[in-house]
Amino acid sequence: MSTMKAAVVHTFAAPLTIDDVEVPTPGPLEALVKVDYTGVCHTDLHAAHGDWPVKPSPPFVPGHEGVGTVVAVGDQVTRVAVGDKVGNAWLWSACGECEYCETGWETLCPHQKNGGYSVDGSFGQYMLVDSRYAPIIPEGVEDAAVGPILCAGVTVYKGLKQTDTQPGEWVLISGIGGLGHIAVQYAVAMGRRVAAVDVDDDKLALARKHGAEVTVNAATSADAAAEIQDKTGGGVHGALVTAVNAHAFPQAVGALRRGGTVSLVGLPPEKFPLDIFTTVLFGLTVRGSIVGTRKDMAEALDFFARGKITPTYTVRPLSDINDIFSEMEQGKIDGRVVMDMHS
Ligand SMILES: NC(=O)c1ccc[n+]([C@@H]2O[C@H](COP(=O)([O-])OP(=O)(O)OC[C@H]3O[C@@H](n4cnc5c(N)ncnc54)[C@H](O)[C@@H]3O)[C@@H](O)[C@H]2O)c1
Ligand SMILES: CCCCCCO
Ligand SMILES: [Zn+2]
Ligand SMILES: [Zn+2]
Repeated sequence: MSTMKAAVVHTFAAPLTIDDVEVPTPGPLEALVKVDYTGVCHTDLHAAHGDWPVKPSPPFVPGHEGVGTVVAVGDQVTRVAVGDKVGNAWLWSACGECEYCETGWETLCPHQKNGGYSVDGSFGQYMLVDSRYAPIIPEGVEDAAVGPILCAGVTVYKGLKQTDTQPGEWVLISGIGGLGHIAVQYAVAMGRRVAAVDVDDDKLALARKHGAEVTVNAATSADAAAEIQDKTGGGVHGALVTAVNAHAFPQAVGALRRGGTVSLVGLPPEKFPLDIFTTVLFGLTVRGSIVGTRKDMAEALDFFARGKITPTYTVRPLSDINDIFSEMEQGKIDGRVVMDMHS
């Protein structure tokens, strides 16, 4: 039996331990991947804390922004081969047969498996992927930089498409963290004008660096929604909320222009009030958006491979995971942390 190092959640909200665990064996349609790098998503922190109603089952290995090389495949695998560079993703697999899978909405499949949540993820030196769903990494890209595209990138790319906005229109990006700083770049690359809101001036500086024309600090503004309305000549046509605080959600709705759409992506485990009268009177749309399909992933990776998206990231060792989670919880991480799995 060969073993590998992995960061394992044994108990919710307790430190992860770096364990020696067995290298898994791929099933008929699976591939075994030697992991080089993995992004750390705030979802991994939610998972490790057991924040959401549907919880993972400890012990488990988080991580769904992993990138590595296929080292073994099951006997029915056709889509990937030994030596290929692939990733894992939140959408680890789906059934392929339900009404959602059959209509281009595999992200809504009730039978889906989720990387680093219902199946072990990329916080280990090896991981299994379903060969039919694993993102195929484009040739020639930086291995450490592409991980954040596998969740943050595809999620905000899809979330922006779900705002129903057009080139030249205003979109608000709420929360300029791992997802949000990449969302600013996709929005600019998609021809939108960007307003950004966060509670941290360093994050807002990052938004401006990546092309935001308007930035508002929700912690110091007297009324962030009104300020955004004023600075965008009547409100934003669309909003993408990636913030991890429930106060950001009604604030984004309040920043919308009449007829606007807010795409909800951030997942603080709370509820938020929705004003019925103004939602109806102004014809607003409030829409949830979850990661992206394999097609969305290919499109998001193409933007990255063509140099339109430059994640801001810091490379750190797997052994730093508990410090990384603590810093993430305090909002102290600029961009994305990517863990080097060779150490
Ligand atoms: N829907 C999906 O498919 C999907 C995919 C990936 C991540 N997520 C969720 O998105 C959220 C963000 O993930 P991340 O990795 O970018 O997290 P992150 O910790 O990197 O960034 C969160 C950002 O929110 C900001 N913030 C906190 N309070 C705020 C407020 N009141 N107003 C505006 N900004 C505020 C923080 O300053 C930080 O910049 C998490 O809840 C994660 O689970 C959802
Ligand atoms: C419901 C949880 C969605 C998490 C997406 C990957 O970060
Ligand atoms: Zn994620
Ligand atoms: Zn399905």
